[in-house]
Amino acid sequence: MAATSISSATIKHGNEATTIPPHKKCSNASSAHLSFSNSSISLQKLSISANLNNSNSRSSAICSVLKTVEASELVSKARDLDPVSKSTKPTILVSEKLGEAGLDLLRSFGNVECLYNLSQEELCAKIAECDALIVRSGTKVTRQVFEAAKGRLKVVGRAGVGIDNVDLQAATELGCLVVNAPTANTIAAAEHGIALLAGMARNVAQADASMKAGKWQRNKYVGVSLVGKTLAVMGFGKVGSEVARRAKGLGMHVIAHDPYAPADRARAIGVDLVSFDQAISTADFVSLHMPLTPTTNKIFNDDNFAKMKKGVRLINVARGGVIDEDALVRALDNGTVAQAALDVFTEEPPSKDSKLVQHENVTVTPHLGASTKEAQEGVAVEIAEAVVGALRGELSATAVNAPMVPPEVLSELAPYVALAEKLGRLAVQLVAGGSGIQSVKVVYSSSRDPDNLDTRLLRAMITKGIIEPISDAHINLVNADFTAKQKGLRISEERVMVDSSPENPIESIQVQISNVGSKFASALLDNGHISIEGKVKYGIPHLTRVGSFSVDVSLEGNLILCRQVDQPGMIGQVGNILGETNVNVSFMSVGRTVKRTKAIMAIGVDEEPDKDTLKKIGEVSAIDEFVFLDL
Ligand SMILES: NC(=O)C1=CN([C@@H]2O[C@H](COP(=O)(O)OP(=O)(O)OC[C@H]3O[C@@H](n4cnc5c(N)ncnc54)[C@H](O)[C@@H]3O)[C@@H](O)[C@H]2O)C=CC1
Ligand SMILES: O=C(O)C(=O)COP(=O)(O)O
Repeated sequence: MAATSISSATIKHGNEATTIPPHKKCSNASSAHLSFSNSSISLQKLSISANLNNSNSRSSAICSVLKTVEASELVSKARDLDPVSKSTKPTILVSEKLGEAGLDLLRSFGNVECLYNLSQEELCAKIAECDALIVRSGTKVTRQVFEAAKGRLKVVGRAGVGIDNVDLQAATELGCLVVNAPTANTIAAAEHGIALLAGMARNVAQADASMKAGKWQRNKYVGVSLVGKTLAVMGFGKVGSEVARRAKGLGMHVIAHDPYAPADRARAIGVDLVSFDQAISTADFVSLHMPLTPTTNKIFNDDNFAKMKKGVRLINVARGGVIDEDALVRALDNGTVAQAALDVFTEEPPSKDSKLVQHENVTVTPHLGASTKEAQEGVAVEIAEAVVGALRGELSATAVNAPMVPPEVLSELAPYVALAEKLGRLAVQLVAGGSGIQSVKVVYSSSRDPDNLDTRLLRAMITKGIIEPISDAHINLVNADFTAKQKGLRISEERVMVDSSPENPIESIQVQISNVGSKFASALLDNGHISIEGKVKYGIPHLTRVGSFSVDVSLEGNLILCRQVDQPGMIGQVGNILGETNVNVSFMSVGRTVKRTKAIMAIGVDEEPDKDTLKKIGEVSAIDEFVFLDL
């Protein structure tokens, strides 16, 4: 039999726990049982958690608390982004020009390959060798690209704001994080908008071209003034509000339309928020700053041009797709729109014979909004930091398709993330074969106000724990909800207020699987649901309840659950069987409902027992049922 020793044991009376000092060590599992059953405290009144074979369990537990609160470790677990180990550098493909400062940062972390102007086929061929891809607006990251990555691509970084060139749905489904750099080019885009506004009003581009053609046409290029004119800013976000601020400085009257913008932000700049129709029908100048979405696609169309003031002037530094370009040509031809200044186009670059680009009342620039030296350096650093963070397993503050969890919440939830995943894994293994899981209920007991408890991370980890053992899906924080939905799994959450230390965000987590059979009938509650519950103790996840039986076992290694007659000698018998094949017992806990009736024994084992060993456990006459669980 393998020699095992108890280094510490926790004896629980109700809610109180006493640690047995090391001098009460036992030499093996059976003597562990004897030493407890012979002690003055009756074993039958106790739930025992004995940490076998670990001489420093308490201090290692505390170290582990400190270790687990490191946010990066948490998130790499939570998102399972497989952070690349220090010895293997990740490959980062940069498919469009990026500022040097960002490239330097990327090079200090991974192997950076700059390959520009790749065709879709070339990108698809290359992507399976890459851990990260960094793009600007010129690379279409389609579903085909995500599929071609074959699971290796962990993050797509968009060095800029607009992510309409990235198939977010495909990224989410395939568990690839998308991050952007939302702030560094705001001023550049706003300044370009103002440049186009002023340049268009005074025909700067046309006059320049005419002079270069040897002409001197002072009468032809008489412009219009800006002061006192009404500017409608369509999309009052970062760029829109900076444009508004600048236009106010030019003496313009500024109104804005944005269904989601807070009125107080507009008021603070002296801008009135108005309806779409009011904005376009009263403005002399209309400047577009909304994202391209299914709602905004071609929103400036024949109908809406018809509502505009005759002779309106249009500026677009947002996205070409928000304008129906054929309709704009018609509006320019019939004089509804006097002039347009466009930085962005539905197709980039537009065809050489584009009627819009060639129109004499249109001023164009080749998507230069973000192209200042300052913005490009800023964007490059912003995206490099986000991508490196993601590859390290950290959650990005600029994640586009995953919940953004603030760092302080991350570090607080760190120990509960591992608990959540293990409870999910454990619960699903208790389901009888052939039972389809449809409904899972998670109950968080906490003293916190529900609004003060962000459980998205935990829900994702429970989902991961439930789905991964029974499918080939690879779940992370990005795709957890999507995959659950796709598999018809409904996960509901409930909060129960308890009186506990407000320092602990969560007292316990209970996972219930409804309407399924169980391989281990004792895990079923009276209502027929499989139910297990866990807590974090000393930073380590513990299983504390199976069905209606209390247990107390650390969720490390593997677990054997047995239901047996509540009588002396059971721990020793099972311990001996395991010891015969050198299976090391790490923890044991016995729990029961009524004295001398039935009890549950939870045994943590470092190794997986072979079939014969499991069979022998099953043959112990006092054992009614047992199950081996892989954690
Ligand atoms: N030309 C260029 O080089 C650049 C273009 N952009 C584009 O400018 C646009 C704005 O960028 P940011 O201000 O940084 O983004 P943002 O997200 O800060 O602002 C966008 C605003 O549009 C609003 N919006 C959404 N749907 C709307 C609708 N149907 N009608 C009116 N408003 C709506 C949102 O509520 C938000 O306030 C984006 O399309 C971005 O891609 C940004 C930077 C450079
Ligand atoms: O940030 C944006 O949305 C932009 O449109 C800038 O595009 P770019 O990075 O210059 O291709």
